[in-house]
Amino acid sequence: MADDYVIEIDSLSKRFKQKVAVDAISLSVPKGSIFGFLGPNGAGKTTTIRMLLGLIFPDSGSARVLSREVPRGLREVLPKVGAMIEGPGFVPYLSGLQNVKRLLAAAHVTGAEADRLAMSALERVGLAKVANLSAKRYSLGMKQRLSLAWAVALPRELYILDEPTNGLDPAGMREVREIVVNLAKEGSTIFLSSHLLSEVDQICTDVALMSQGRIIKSGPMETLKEDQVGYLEVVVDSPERARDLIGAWYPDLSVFVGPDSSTIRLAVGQDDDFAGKLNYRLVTEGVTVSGLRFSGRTLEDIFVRYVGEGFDVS
Ligand SMILES: Nc1ncnc2c1ncn2[C@@H]1O[C@H](COP(=O)(O)OP(=O)(O)OP(=O)(O)O)[C@@H](O)[C@H]1O
Repeated sequence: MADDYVIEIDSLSKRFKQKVAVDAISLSVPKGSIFGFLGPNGAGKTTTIRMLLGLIFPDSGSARVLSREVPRGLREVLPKVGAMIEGPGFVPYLSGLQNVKRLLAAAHVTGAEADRLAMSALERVGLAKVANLSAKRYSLGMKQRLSLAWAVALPRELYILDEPTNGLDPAGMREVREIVVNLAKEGSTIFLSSHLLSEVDQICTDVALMSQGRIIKSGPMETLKEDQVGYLEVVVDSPERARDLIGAWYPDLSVFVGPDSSTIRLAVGQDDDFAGKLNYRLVTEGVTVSGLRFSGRTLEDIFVRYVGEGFDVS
């Protein structure tokens, strides 16, 4: 049903001269999800987001945001959407606090209420201590946080965040993840673009993987991961011998040495019982096992499976 989705994109395309940036993509973003819109730099994510927010017009196809056709219905849609997108247009000589209040004034929130909301947004993104410093003195990471404060200053049904972790250090990235999870807990939907798959792997409920203007795969994270064949990585002191032993014990199993010279990989899904038994058998044969872990079910693994290459610039 349409109301179950906050964004519905149908065959949306955009071309810049010879370059097809977005190539007839379709996707649906379920209400209440943390939706990861993922792909390497240049995949077409920002172009898609710009179309959703009415900043550029599609060449063909259609998009609905909060059940309204865009760009036609944007006037009703935009007040319900918190957006963070490149080039937010801060006034550099105003403080962080004044910048957020400026945005709130545009949404007709002024006075004490604006002070309260702006400070709470700055606190949320970790900028409370520099609230009165002019934005031109902010570092790249602080500017990124300020854009996020801007996006989350008012409670919204939907947040569209374009690469919110860009320019942040690992601690900053973790904080952004927490902010996103909390917004979702409060009942909003978050549509989040990123080229850092491992960064969002942990928090997204749904994903679309984009490459060279196309959606390669989309759906609930659980389904995508269930479809993915996993493997068991075993770190040993004598990989060649371990490989031969395992080959003799389990002739039907694919066994590889790698990715480094002391690791062997077995094409098996998560099976703790199997891992325990294998560990015991190897140790009994005098092979030292210093690590055992299941892998192959990360978003990067899924991307590589469908695109057949690493996660490089498109
Ligand atoms: N205004 C424009 N004029 C010409 N080409 C453009 C324009 N905007 C985007 N492109 C091109 O369209 C393609 C998709 O770009 P887009 O910015 O949407 O990718 P992205 O997935 O958001 O990547 P990034 O994370 O690097 O922003 C790229 O090849 C880009 O160079």
